[in-house]
Amino acid sequence: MSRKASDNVEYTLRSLSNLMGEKRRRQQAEGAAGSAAAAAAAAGERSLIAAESCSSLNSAASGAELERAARRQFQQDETPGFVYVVSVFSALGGFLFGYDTGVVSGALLLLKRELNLDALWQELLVSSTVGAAALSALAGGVLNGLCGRRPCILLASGLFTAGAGVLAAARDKETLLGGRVVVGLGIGVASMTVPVYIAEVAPPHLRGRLVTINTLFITGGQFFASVVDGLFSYLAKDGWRYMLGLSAVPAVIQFFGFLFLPESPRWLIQKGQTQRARRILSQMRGNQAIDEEYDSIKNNIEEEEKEVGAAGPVICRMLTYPPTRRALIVGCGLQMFQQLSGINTVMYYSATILQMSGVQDDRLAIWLAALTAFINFIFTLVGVWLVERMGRRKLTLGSLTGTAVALIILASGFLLSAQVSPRVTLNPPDPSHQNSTCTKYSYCNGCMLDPDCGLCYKLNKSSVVESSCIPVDKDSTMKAAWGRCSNETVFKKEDLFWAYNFCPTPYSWTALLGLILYLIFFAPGMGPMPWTVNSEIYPLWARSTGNACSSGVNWVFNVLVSLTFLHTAEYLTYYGAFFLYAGFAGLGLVFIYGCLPETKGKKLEEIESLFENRLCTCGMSDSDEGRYIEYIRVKGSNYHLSDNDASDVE
Ligand SMILES: O[C@H]1[C@H](O)[C@@H](O)[C@H](O)[C@@H](O)[C@H]1O
Repeated sequence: MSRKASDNVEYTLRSLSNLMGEKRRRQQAEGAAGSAAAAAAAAGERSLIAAESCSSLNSAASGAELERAARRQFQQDETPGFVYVVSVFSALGGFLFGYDTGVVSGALLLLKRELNLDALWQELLVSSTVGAAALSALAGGVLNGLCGRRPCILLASGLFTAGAGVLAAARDKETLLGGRVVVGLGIGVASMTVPVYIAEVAPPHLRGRLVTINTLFITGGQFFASVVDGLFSYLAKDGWRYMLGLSAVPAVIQFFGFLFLPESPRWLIQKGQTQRARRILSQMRGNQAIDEEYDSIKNNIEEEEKEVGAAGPVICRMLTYPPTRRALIVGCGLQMFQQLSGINTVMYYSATILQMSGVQDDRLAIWLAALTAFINFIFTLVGVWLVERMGRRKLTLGSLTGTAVALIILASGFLLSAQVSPRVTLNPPDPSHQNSTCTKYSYCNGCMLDPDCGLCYKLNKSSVVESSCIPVDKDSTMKAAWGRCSNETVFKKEDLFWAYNFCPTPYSWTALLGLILYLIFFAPGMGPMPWTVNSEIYPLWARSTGNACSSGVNWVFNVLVSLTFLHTAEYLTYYGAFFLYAGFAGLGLVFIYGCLPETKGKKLEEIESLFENRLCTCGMSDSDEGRYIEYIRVKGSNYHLSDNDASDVE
């Protein structure tokens, strides 16, 4: 069992005096019942505490007001701009994670023509990055523990810069593959280090918000990538070099910025570099006294070492010590359910979903995909705003519920469009005599599910006429390989339409509605919370390893879901695949409801105690939500403001 948090969190708060001052003013103004307490308050610090203990005699409303006032004062005092600067520089790692995973789809459109890439190579260029990220996230745990957070962030920005250089200068597909692997290695290290670093330097009341900014930067990077893709798609020759090379700019900025930024004070204390740690901590806390926080971290490390020991690999110690084992299950579970809810498939297929709803122009589809990324970004900002208001638990539960409903609507859109799938009425002979499978489908639904075919049709008012199932062009899914729909400019003039991956039906808007709702619900909660929660639920000795494992799980499920989507859609159809994701989201809800405790406002050193109960009851841990707790040192012992018993105060 770990020590009760109150034993080591000792705060002599200046804001306490402010709180008492405000209380006194109130009491004078009211000139009423609290006069005994007011007199005591005038008598010095000891009586201040006694007066505070009387606060429970006053109305709950006035108590809450006082707490809020003290909290405001405390927070103003506590947050110097330096913490924001450090967080933003670290979050550039998130930006690069988003940019490099997002930009590749646009780059591939140009690359496959210029370098003649077949489907396997395209697949390799996408998955090699994600696969490398999974491996380096796991390795990043060891590096973080041994070398510290700062060298890992420097390493990640170095890898991002090198990868961008290699990609921009590549002459063949093998070099491109090498560059994508290097970038992936950077993404993995950054994805596990940055949230940990921010959580360790942030003050408790801002931790959730600052770590969530990292995910805001991820989605910002994805949005920026989609705009860059849109802009450079007009540059048929070498446009991809700019797309892939541009990420060097934020990477270099981060690298040089971090040469001047400090190591995490918590890591330094753990390594015994206490003088440096104190200096950095006071830099981070501005005009606040840091003694209590410093002592608290140090005591906690010593205590943990006594309890868990320091021998053997960290992962074994984590698995054999129940609180960290539970935290690990919760952290990995959150990351797994984030990916199983299908975010990356939904984003990737957003262009198709938009085309389903009637967007025929391919350039417009690219820009509308940028709009999708923008919605994801803006609603992550909502998450930054909500995380310290609602708390992590409520935000995640609300977000996942909405995500599940949106997935059901999205799936129903595909289901309806499959059920009223138009008939194939024309079967023109194949001029290339290649005997394609496309001729065997008599309904659009079968044709749509075959990745090699698409539907070429005309519209008579709103009904589909003269429809044929034709092989898709190997270079562009926007046109057919031959026949009426093979030349985009011509077929658009003739009022012909080409549907790849979808069937034109009057219900297509349902899928669009599902897509928008999905992003609105997913982005503020399920997008950022798995990263935020993981950065805070492990004790210091287990933090790098815990984050390495959970980030690894995120990347492994990212690859699994993306790689299996097309096969899942082939076996279960599109609506089946989205219903499946809705099912996973439902399971995720049960898991999170039972297991995820509230960590809002707690000091990192207190959070371990939330995992002391059985796993499925951790979600019900006493979260002290809505209560403001501070500890003050009174003649060497601790005093809890919310306790009414003042008898141990001398
Ligand atoms: O939290 C992020 C974010 O939601 C991104 O949009 C998504 O692409 C990532 O996979 C996820 O980890």
